[in-house]
Amino acid sequence: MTSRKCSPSDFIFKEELGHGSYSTVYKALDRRDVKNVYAIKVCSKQHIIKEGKVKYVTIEKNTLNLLARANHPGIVKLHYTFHDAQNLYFVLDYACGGELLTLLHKMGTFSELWARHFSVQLVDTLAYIHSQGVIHRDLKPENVLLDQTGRLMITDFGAAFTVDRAEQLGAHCAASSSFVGTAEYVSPELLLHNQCGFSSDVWALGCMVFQFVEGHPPFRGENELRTFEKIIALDYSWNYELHPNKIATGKPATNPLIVSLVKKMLTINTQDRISLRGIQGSSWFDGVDWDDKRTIWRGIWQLPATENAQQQQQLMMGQARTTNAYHRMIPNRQLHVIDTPIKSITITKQKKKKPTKPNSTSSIVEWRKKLGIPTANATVSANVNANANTDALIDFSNSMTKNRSSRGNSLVPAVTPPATAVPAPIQPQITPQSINGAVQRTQQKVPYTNSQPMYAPPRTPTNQTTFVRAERKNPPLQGIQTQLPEGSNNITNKTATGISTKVPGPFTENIHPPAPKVEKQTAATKLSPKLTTPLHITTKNVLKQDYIFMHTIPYRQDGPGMSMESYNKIDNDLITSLVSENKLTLNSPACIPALLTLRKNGTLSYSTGSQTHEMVNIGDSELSMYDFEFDELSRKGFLILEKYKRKVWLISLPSFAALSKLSPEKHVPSAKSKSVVNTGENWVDCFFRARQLMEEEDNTPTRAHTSSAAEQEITNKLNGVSLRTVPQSTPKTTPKTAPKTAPKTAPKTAPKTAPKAVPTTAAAKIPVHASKQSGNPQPSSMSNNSTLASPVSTKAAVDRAPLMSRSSSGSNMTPAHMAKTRTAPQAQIASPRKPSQHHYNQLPLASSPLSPTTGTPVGATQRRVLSGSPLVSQSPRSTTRSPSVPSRHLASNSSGDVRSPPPSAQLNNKKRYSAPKNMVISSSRYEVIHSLSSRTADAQEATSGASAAFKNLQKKKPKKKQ
Ligand SMILES: Nc1ncnc2c1ncn2[C@@H]1O[C@H](COP(=O)(O)OP(=O)(O)OP(=O)(O)O)[C@@H](O)[C@H]1O
Repeated sequence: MTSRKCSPSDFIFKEELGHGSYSTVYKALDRRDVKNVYAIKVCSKQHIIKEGKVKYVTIEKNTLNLLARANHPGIVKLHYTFHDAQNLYFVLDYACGGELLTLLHKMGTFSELWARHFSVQLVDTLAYIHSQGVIHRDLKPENVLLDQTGRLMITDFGAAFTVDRAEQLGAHCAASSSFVGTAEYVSPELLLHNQCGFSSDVWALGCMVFQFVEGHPPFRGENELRTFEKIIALDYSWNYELHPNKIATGKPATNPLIVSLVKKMLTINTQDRISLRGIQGSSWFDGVDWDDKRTIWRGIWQLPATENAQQQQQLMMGQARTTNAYHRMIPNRQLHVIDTPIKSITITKQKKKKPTKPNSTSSIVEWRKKLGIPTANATVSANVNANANTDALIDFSNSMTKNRSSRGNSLVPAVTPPATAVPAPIQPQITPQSINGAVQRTQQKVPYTNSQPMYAPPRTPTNQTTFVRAERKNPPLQGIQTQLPEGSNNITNKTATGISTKVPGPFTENIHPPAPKVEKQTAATKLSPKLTTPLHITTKNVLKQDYIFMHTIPYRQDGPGMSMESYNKIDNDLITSLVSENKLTLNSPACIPALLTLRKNGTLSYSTGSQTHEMVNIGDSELSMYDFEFDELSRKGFLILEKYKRKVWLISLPSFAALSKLSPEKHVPSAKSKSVVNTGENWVDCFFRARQLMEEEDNTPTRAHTSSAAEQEITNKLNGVSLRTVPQSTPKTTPKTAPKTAPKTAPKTAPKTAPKAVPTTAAAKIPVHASKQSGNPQPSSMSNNSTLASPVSTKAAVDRAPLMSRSSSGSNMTPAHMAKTRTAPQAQIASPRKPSQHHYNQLPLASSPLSPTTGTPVGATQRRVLSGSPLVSQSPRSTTRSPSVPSRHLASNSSGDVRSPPPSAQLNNKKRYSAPKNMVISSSRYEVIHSLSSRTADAQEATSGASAAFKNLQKKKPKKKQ
């Protein structure tokens, strides 16, 4: 390893590849040799300190450094790290093939050949990672990237844990009290015993193998609690498992060898779970020479054509189906629950599947009791925080490290597949204008090349419907300032939060956002002159006002769409169905923008012409919000508001082109515009701010002082920032120091974006009573005869939707405090095979130099550069806490209805809107971790939300049944 000083000016930054919770990733070329293409992860120092991400950045850097040594092809390699005044930089292998999840969603399922090939690569990589004492802890298809040949690379080591040699013998480390990982892949030992070890990665691997074959992870509930429940109960099933009826339907059976292997991986008891070595020896991998790295590490696009033919056929079939079924293009995991009342979390007991399992129980109450989830004062394990000391900042001062080595001696020539081999992922832009276009994009041909057989014959093509997942949402980070170096013709992209993202001059040719396409026939062309701001809408006390498309779906008792029988809560399937069933209406050119207005007292209304429709009060206890790929920057997706069993509002955004026609300035309405108010802040933030304003009725000077003190603390930290190295494997770190950085710096009550300009007292005086202020005018509309009635659409096309399945959901709710740390049981040691560095060094370069002009390879994620837009999207990943109606008032009764809060609850605004302390809803594990770790020891127990509901249930439960 050599060292040299690097700086951002050594690279030509190209387009943005995406955002993480604390970083922005750019494609970049090495100035000295532009054939060397990298992905540079840029982390704003200010942001990572402020948001308490230091430990994750530290872990990631240390782990990547450790793992980079052997040049294992299955790991995204860290080439350099350096920093400047604003940012930390990780120079990584560029994975131009995008995320494995994207490819999987495009395919629907992988053929057995591909599933096996990817599994082999994963096992080989995991064996190496474990041999280095590293547990990944967040394995999932999103964290697996693909290079240009279709070879996988594991990334995202921010949650990794490094076990020192002594601990390796024990094979298990105790996890912290924080939730680590992603709900669907989290291991039962973490849920039950708050422990995770090498075998936890095996569990996640089992989930992934299942997902490769079935198209979805094995455990998925309507929310994360249900997911956990299923995990504990081992409640999963194969769609295509060998079954007489399945055969009768012509569906192919899943290879029993896969079923058997996955079963061994998905074993509750870690002692019984198969080890990596056991996996390598399993029958499914018969014929695999684990020492033949060259064969193992062929990319899928390098596999023989004869064997790829089946996958090709599957892909094409999937595309044909996709063309005919728009709803299949909607991803099955993108509904992000922003805020949902407890009533939406169905608490039901599940039938025990395998009651004999010692740790499994189908009762969520029972297992939550075992977990001791309401415990607020969970301690942080020293072990887990061994390399996660928040007090220790990363040493980037001497870290112009160069991990680069000669991975480029390719024995297998890298085959860059034709750029047209697989169409770029479709990005369903659920705006009326986009639907046709998105469908058209699926009609592309899929040529394959190559020869020679490999592995066992693939199974016959399935008839399984293919999902095509939209591009992963990569919203601009809220509060992040990744300001690349000055001195070059930086383009400043103003964001809504006032944050600017500066990119250096060389970006210029690429960084310009694509000019907003002017639709030939946009909704705006249908604008009526009445659509100028209605005069009766004054901007006084208006928190935000902007043009939107509004679609409403009233609830009807007699169905068939959102009927009593079919609908309990919004979930991904329901939304997907509603969108797909009503696509004609959503696509109707008759849709015209309405002006949505949010007042500081929380009332929400929209106006069309002179008509104003009162919707709901944002503090309404029966209001839930969902983010379905809603992105204000790219104008995609829906923000969904749901008044429980009353009405659903789907809010989408007119294109910039359409908006420009609305305002005389011919620009996107700005805050200065007379016609709209505060377009600079996104809707979700404003909703929370409105709620916050109501919450902070009794905001005292003491609290204000606390807040400013916290801000001062951040400033002080930044001023005196000291970057020093965290020893890689320091086994014992003072546990309690870890979470302290974040919580102290983040005022609990203040929303991130809450502008100081809004006096909290102004709105605080406004009483919030759901019954009085919700302004829900729809009881009558509930009996309307249409499933979808769009008040802003002249064409209320109504599709009588069949009842939707709600078997899966992408909702992301995480119960907070997991179990207290217990003694780690002995567990299986992952096969500590000595890494075969020789082999890996001989392998073709994973991210071998690419021509900057090379087209997007097969499977590459298509990303769009949208910087420069005057708006920034909300941060749907931002942690949101569950709302706040005391659960006792919202527990479902036996009929499934929700009782209204009693008057006392309605009057108690503070109690009602205070976020429960042990409930976090988030789509980002970092947010979850941060939120959990930021809780202070004196955090109160939840008085509302799901956690409190469970607690109540526990209390009520007779002892003998517990
Ligand atoms: N080496 C890489 N090559 C290509 N794209 C990358 C690379 N690393 C990250 N990306 C893309 O950039 C985006 C952000 O990645 P990053 O690792 O910062 O965050 P994340 O892991 O997705 O999110 P989080 O940090 O919140 O878990 C992702 O969509 C990822 O696909």
